[in-house]
Amino acid sequence: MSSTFRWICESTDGLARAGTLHTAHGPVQTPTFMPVGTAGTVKAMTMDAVRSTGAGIVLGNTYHLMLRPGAERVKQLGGLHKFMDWSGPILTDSGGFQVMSLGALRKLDQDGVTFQSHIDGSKHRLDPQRSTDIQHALDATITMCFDECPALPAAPEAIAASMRMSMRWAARSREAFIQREGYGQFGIVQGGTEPELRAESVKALTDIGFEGYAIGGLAVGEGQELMFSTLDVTTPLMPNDKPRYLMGVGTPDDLLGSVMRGVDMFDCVMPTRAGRTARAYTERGHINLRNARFALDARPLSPHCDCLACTRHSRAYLHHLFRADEILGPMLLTWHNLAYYQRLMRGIRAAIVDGTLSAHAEHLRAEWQAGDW
Ligand SMILES: Cc1cccc2c(=O)nc(N)[nH]c12
Ligand SMILES: [Zn+2]
Repeated sequence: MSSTFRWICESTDGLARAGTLHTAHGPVQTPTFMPVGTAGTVKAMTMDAVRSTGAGIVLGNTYHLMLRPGAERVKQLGGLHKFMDWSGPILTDSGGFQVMSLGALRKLDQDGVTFQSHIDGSKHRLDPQRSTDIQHALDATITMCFDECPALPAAPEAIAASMRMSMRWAARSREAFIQREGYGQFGIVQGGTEPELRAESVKALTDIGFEGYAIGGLAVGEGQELMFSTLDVTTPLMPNDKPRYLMGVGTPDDLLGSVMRGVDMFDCVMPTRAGRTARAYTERGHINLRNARFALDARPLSPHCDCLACTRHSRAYLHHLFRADEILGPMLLTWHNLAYYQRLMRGIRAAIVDGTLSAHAEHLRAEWQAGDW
């Protein structure tokens, strides 16, 4: 059986797609949510716990891993899969976004970015070649192009200049990419919320040719309405037979609306970050477990969940753990939130296969609106 990197579409419902992404590290059903494993760990989770949630693919970060422990060291230790005990596919982001978003002391030029580590102030350089080399050293299943994600709001000419620089960097990233059976590289569409710039960026990337295409430059404070309207003019221009990955998104409602606009892959720190800050996601929206109303609430977080927090513990116990600042609190709640996100994606996928996504979407939104049990 060929292990060529490819995405097979199995069902559609409107613009939504259900498919399977085949990679050197196994298949992943889409739509899929990728837990963020920034520095080689999905924070507060063992990889057995991540596997138990049904996650198929996880994310790593070039920026964090190049600074600590260092990409060459990870390579020497057998690559990121072995290092973090995850045999499934790993997608690594290319680092430029993290340099900007971490506000590291940096100097951007037309060829790349020079910055100081937020850890020890040491000087580093990232450009398309270096970023691609690092992702190769990490043995990433999916390598992301080195790009710039401009801060919004910004003048259209600034967005245009940034996008065109990212397209030049995409070409250099592709040249630096070492083709291997079952491995892929994704281009990243930029262009802010400007339809013409998004179209220009899609064309530039498809002219180069990638195994998949990401939509970057969103989830940077533009708001859901502008994000959705940008997707409306972007996904229809993207190749139908390649996976589409919306970077950094999002809430459960963002995921639903984006799948319905033709997106297949997602990553977001929301469920894991929320797990550390006592915010629990459930079928009825979200709740903050530090709230005193949970002190005597003996019910599980969600009656629909098979995670450890829901099958073995009560809301009152989780409330206690967060009030007592116990490490087990973030562990259990991260586990629950990731289990919820995976259950949400499985339910959406099943509805696409059944051709009932519109009704399922109405049901999900009504439940989120209904408020906690
Ligand atoms: C992680 C992430 C979120 C949001 C946007 C982006 C982006 O535009 N480019 C990259 N490389 N990563 C992003
Ligand atoms: Zn749970």
